[in-house]
Amino acid sequence: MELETSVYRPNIAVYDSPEGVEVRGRYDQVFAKILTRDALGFVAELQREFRGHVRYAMECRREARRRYNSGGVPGFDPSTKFIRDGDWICASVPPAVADRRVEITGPVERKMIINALNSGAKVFMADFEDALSPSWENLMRGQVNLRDAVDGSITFHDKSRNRVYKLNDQTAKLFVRPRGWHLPEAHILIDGEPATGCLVDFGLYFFHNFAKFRETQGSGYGPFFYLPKMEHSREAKIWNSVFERAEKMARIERGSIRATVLIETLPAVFQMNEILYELRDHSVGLNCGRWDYIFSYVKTFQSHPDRLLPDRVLVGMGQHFMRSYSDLLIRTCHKRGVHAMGGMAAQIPIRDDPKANEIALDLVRKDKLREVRAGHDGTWAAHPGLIPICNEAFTGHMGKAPNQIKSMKREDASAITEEDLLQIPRGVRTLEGLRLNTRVGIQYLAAWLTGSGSVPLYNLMEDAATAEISRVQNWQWIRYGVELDGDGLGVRVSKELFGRVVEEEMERIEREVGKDKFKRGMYKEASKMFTKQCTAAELDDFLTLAVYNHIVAHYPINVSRL
Ligand SMILES: CC(=O)SCCNC(=O)CCNC(=O)[C@H](O)C(C)(C)COP(=O)(O)OP(=O)(O)OC[C@H]1O[C@@H](n2cnc3c(N)ncnc32)[C@H](O)[C@@H]1OP(=O)(O)O
Ligand SMILES: O=CC(=O)O
Ligand SMILES: [Mg+2]
Repeated sequence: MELETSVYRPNIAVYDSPEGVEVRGRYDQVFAKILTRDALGFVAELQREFRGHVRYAMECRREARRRYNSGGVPGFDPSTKFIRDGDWICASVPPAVADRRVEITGPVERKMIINALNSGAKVFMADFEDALSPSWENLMRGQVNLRDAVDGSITFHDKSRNRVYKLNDQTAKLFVRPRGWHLPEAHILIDGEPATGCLVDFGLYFFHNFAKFRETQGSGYGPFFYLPKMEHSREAKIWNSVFERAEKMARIERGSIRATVLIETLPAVFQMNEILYELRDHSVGLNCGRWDYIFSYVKTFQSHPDRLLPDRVLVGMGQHFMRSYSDLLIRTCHKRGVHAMGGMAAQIPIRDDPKANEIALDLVRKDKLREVRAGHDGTWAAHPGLIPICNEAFTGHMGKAPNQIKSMKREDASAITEEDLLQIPRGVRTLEGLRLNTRVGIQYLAAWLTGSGSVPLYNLMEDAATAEISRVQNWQWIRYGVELDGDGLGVRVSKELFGRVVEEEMERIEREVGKDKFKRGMYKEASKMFTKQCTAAELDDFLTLAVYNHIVAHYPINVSRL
């Protein structure tokens, strides 16, 4: 089935919403098949049951931040030692997803979904999060696309190339990543307040797809999810309760829904056992969300000038704190009987430069070999062109075994300490580092404001997580007047220096993208927003939350600013 959305005509129709639910997003008869009265009713039930818990969890995050900003550091919680020391294991891995050696990720865009499902990867993680700009159009089309993907009818006609896309007989298993707990959905009001974004993503997807998914993809299990950006096991506990509520509504067995949690915040690395414990009936492992993890390191230590990061390009998995995190994650998952998934190498294929392409692919190969040798059960690929390399590394090492859960216990990693996990990364800071952060941050934001949540920039994949690193690192360097010690000139970062860098990088961006695209795009707006965030007195928690109001479009009242 081709996706057709109708042209907007104000006041012709409204969504059939239950009591207390108001849909402010554009009406579309295709979207209306997703936003049915019953589906909205389910989302409203979730919102009403869990909003208090979510509010409390977000307040706890703020409280923790106040602690870190007053000199505290995250660590293992003595009150949950019994969980870390206990002998429990998670429910067994569903056979349908025992082998996850290569997982491709991408936004919930129609052609990408078909390409990803056909890519030869074992799993496709369809992303409402880092890789998606959460405009109403993107979110609702994403829901329509996923419904068509699950029922097998999805097609796409690329008219410019006269190419029709449809699903192969064999496809990857689908995991869906809803947004993080912190993001609202301003187009759906429940009892007068914006809904919680992830409950909308989860609720609508689950409501429309659970039955078909279990029949065709999950062999009786599912649907499957990835859960992002959690900071504490109390947030995992909410997800567990949401899953139980959904299973009850669907009248399916408890433990049917399965999720992999991304460990991508610094506080969460000290909570890995606790997170698995809360989700033990619904878990299929943890994943190293390395980009958000780096972002979180800077954010957590925003008021610790003794813990500054070097240039972004120097913060790789070879740094002691990153390696310790990956090793402890493998140890924790395998002790509890679930997958320890690796992360994303940022390199993507470079079509017009074979030599540069070979270097990029070699970096990916090394990263994947490191992961499989360490004991990871699978990894992420950002692009179909990387799947053969990921496969080669994992199959070369694991052979036919579906995973390494039993064979790579990594008991040695039990010795990893708080100091290992917090060790300050080594490396220098340079003006080029500041420039690159600025150039990438502005271009990413310009793309996000115009609807693209993941983009290729300078031959790397950039998404919300990588852009966050650029933003918070600039903020911290400006805030502490950091010396750019890699340049040998003794230059210190200041607002004035940053202002000049922004001007020069904007000129460079204009040269690179061309005058026309520069004029049509939102580069100037993005530059203003990025500059404001990098120079703010207080660090905003999330880039995408701070600028969210710019992509909110309320109908029929036109474009709204929250
Ligand atoms: C930190 C994290 O959270 S990582 C997870 C979130 N991030 C992501 O998921 C990023 C996913 N990757 C992407 O979005 C893309 O690969 C980008 C934006 C980086 C590059 O995209 P493009 O510039 O379109 O790549 P390119 O032109 O080389 O694409 C070639 C083909 O591969 C397809 N393709 C590229 N990436 C993907 C993908 N991730 N999934 C499916 N298909 C893909 C394109 O659709 C295109 O298909 P076509 O030949 O049928 O037209
Ligand atoms: O979501 C993944 C990450 O690296 O961030
Ligand atoms: Mg992430």
